[in-house]
Amino acid sequence: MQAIHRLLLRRLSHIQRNMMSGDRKNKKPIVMVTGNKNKLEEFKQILGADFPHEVTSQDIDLPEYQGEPEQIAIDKCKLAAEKIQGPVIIEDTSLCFNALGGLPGPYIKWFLKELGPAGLFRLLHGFEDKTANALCIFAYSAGEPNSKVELFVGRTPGKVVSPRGPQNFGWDPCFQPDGFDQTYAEMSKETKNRISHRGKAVEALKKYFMGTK
Ligand SMILES: O=c1[nH]c(=O)c2ncn([C@@H]3O[C@H](COP(=O)(O)OP(=O)(O)OP(=O)(O)O)[C@@H](O)[C@H]3O)c2[nH]1
Ligand SMILES: [Mg+2]
Repeated sequence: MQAIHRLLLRRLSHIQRNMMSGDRKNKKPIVMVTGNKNKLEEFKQILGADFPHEVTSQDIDLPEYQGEPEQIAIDKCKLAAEKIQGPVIIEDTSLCFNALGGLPGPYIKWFLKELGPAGLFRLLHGFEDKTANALCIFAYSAGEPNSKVELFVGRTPGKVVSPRGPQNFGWDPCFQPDGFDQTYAEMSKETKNRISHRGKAVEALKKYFMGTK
């Protein structure tokens, strides 16, 4: 009896595996459109190997839109889908300082470029409140002109500190997430990905594609 059971289970998982690889072959790959190699690397690490779609990437410099983060992600995703003519994922990241009413928010790229992590910390000189939120929004479109854009949001609260740790990714050295005494830059990639704004947003995206939303 147990032997039949085991045989049936083996057959079932074989059929499942074939269906999965069939799925992967029949579907167009989803293209992650980003000009930021650090983002792409983290995205791939968090996505893992069991994602049920083939995901490729293209380095296209999409415009930096203005407005609310959700609307920016929608506009960016629609433009990416138009350029790729197929399924796409994009991501937009904000760093929101509570003392500044949420700014720089989606404009953090330009603030970082001009001020660097040390300058971002100095921006809050004179404010007692150093708290901030790292916000990541992934947007997916199936790539048809009228496809609905799906959003996946991740937010990690923390505070802005004087930079500590390697300077190889953006504002990582000056953001210390709540509950940790290390900055994003000081912690291991595994720890950052587990608790980060991006980690949470990718987990939401994975749930959607794995059908357990
Ligand atoms: O220390 C960091 N840790 C992170 O986890 C992180 N994620 C994004 N960023 C930076 O924040 C700005 C977002 O702007 P952004 O979303 O428009 O990205 P981008 O223009 O670099 O790429 P993309 O828009 O082509 O995808 C850019 O300066 C990014 O380098 C991060 N910095
Ligand atoms: Mg950008």
